[in-house]
Amino acid sequence: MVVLCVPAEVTVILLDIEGTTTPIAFVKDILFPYIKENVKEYLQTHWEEEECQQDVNLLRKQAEEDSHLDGAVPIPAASGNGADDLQQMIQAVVDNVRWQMSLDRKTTALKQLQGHMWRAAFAAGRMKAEFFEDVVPAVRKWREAGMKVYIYSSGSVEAQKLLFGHSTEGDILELVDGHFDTKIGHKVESESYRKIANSIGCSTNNILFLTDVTLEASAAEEADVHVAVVVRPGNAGLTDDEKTYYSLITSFSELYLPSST
Ligand SMILES: CSCCC(=O)C(=O)COP(=O)(O)O
Ligand SMILES: [Mg+2]
Repeated sequence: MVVLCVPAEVTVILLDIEGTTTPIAFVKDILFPYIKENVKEYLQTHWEEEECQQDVNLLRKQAEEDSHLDGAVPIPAASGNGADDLQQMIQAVVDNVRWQMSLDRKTTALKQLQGHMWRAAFAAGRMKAEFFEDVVPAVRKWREAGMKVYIYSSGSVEAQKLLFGHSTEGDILELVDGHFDTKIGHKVESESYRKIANSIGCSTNNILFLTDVTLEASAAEEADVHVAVVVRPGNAGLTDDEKTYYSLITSFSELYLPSST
């Protein structure tokens, strides 16, 4: 088995979710279709609620920022004029969400609404989050060895907690010391990793970030974070240069902590 030795200065392991802890297929075939199929009904049911209105306002702001993009779907300002206007507004939000999802966009606005929509599905037991089988044993071992384990995903913190709280392995939320999402910054920006280190109270070189996306690995590395690229079934392929440049692992069990036995 290939072994990747974790540098002695690393005290924090920062994990991506999709393509790293969790199969991309679970996200693409279960989580995302649930949103596409249920977004209209969800908006109609929850429209009057404050949380839903906050989600719509955030989506509207994002739509304004996106107005220069090809195919962007605007969301009109609320006029408060009648049922037809309301249905038009809901349809605009639905079209905007579907347009963003067709591009797999990682905007905070989209991710916030998705997290709120998944809440009911997880709570009702309609969905259980999938984790690769090596994830839970490895995380337990790292924690026993004194490592802190944090999550950094484009999925909202609320969505992350739903996944860890309702997994096929049971409630594994207690295995995580903390969560970060795009509110701290985007995963392809190195400043995000500096802010994460600052928030945890460590130096960037105390962190090892595991991700499937080389653009994220590159941004983290620029901030002096240690990185390893995770190769999982169903992940996007890597170029030969990427395969040569990055440390690669196919399972968390390939990480060797000098402090553990
Ligand atoms: C954790 S929520 C579900 C996945 C999701 O919406 C997402 O965008 C995952 O992105 P990641 O940064 O974990 O690759
Ligand atoms: Mg990922």
